[in-house]
Amino acid sequence: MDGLLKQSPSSLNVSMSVAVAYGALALCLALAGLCWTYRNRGFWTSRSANSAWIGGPEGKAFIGNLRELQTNGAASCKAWYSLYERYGPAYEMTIPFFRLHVINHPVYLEHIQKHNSKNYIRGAFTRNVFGELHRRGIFVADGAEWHVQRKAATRAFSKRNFETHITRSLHHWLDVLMRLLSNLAREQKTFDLQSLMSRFMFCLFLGIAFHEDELALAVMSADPKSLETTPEYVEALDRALYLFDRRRRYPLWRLTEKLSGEDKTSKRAAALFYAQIDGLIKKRLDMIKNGYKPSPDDGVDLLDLFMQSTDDPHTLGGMVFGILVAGRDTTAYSISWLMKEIHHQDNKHLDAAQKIRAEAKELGFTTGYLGYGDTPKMRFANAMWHETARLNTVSPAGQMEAAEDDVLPAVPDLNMRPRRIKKGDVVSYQNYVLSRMPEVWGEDATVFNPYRWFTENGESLSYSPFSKPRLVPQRRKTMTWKKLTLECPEYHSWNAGPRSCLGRALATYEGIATSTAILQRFDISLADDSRVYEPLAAMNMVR
Ligand code: HEM
Repeated sequence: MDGLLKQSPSSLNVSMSVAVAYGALALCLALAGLCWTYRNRGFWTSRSANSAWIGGPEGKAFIGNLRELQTNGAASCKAWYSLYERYGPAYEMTIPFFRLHVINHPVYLEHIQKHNSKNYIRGAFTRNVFGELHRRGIFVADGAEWHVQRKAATRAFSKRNFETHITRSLHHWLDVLMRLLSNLAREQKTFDLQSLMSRFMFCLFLGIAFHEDELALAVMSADPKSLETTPEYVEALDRALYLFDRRRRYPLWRLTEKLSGEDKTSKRAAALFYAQIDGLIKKRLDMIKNGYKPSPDDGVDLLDLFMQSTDDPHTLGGMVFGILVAGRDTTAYSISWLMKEIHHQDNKHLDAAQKIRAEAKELGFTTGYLGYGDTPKMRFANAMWHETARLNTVSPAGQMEAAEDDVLPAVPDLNMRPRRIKKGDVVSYQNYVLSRMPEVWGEDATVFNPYRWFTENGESLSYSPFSKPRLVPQRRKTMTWKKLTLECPEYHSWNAGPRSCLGRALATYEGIATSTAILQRFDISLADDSRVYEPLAAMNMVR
């Protein structure tokens, strides 16, 4: 018998309502699970593998410790320091999308920057935030891409290049700077040293990277009026640097920038700046087509050297940009900090200006400017420079992403067991905190003291960024291993390991030659020599 099985409409309704009820229940359970999972940590972050014993500020549901990390400017540095005071040098936090391991201790830094440095990379976070601005430049590159650029940039800072093109460019711009300062002095004008140094370093960059002096004269010339305007593309650079850097503190920046329209502002700013850089690169490529060859006598510039690795204009733009960003504000602000330390009333007892002048005179540098090989002979000036870089570090914090799971070594002095790091977690170190830690620099860590760069016998000291006992200064040689680990100074202002600062020698030369040239020719007085200056996070400024 054939038959048709039919479901009555009422039974269909019942089964649909049951399905809806189950669906709703499943949704509620999923939501409850989500709320439970992220009750005290940032959304989409890993569960702590060390929670049973490691400290850190209590996280809020879904946002974790975002509030602690959203402080801006000088407040950021102070917030990090106050977290260190509460939780010590090592703790954990989360913000949406990643877990942050704060690792302010030489033992940890040695591990991630020496013993297992291959595992700690810039990673997706840095590339997402900065990629549009840096293209594939050194600061966002990893692996082979990074290696090629590191090699190319290392060639640029060879001794030969220092002694020829770099020295010539520096001396040329020092000449312009000295004439400008004379004009300002004649008019008895107060000026913003930090912004002047930024202009000076930008001009110097154009010389070192492109042999480009014409364009630079619109940024700074001997005429004080040149300080009253800024080319649009340089303003665009500053705007872009600010907007892109701000993204680091806002995990939902893609959404918020889209809603506010700021994504277009940052794109426009980056495009405006790159139009200028790309133009200079195109000009060189055209010159090459017409037979141009770099000449060691005229000086091989950065672009010549980078072109040995690639002739792709987009890649070249990113490579050059990386060096500009690395070298302009860092050095400009360090020179400004140095001048502030020399002239501030807190440091009057050091009589630093007179000592640097006397040192230069004693070494016979009475006219002209210091050459590259002369800088190390200025021992007191070097001590002032290093102490400035230590305490007023222009890179107050850094971070790397773990490419694979890893275990950080135990630190018995801190009572820390081995710490597990999961793939994708971020390790963060804060130079601002490290340079103020009594465990690292002694009880007077926060005091500006250039004499910590000399032994008791007056020999110059250099500190290792890592905790190797053989690098511990003479005066600490009676300490036991345990104490050495704790008290070995950690000079981390230039980073360490494979990604340490490539421009350290250049910045030191520029800093000491420029400050000595100014001090030899002028008396500087601060507009307010008792004002307290605070370092800012991100690109660090004296304000
Ligand atoms: C006082 C001045 C300077 C200081 C304190 C400084 C400090 C640093 C620090 C801390 C880093 C590591 C950044 C990070 O990993 O997040 C770094 C990287 C770097 N610095 Fe400097 N820097 C200075 C000047 C310069 C100059 C003048 C140049 C070149 C013109 C330069 C070129 C670089 C480059 C290329 C890197 C990236 C290295 C890499 O990732 O392999 N720096 N610098």
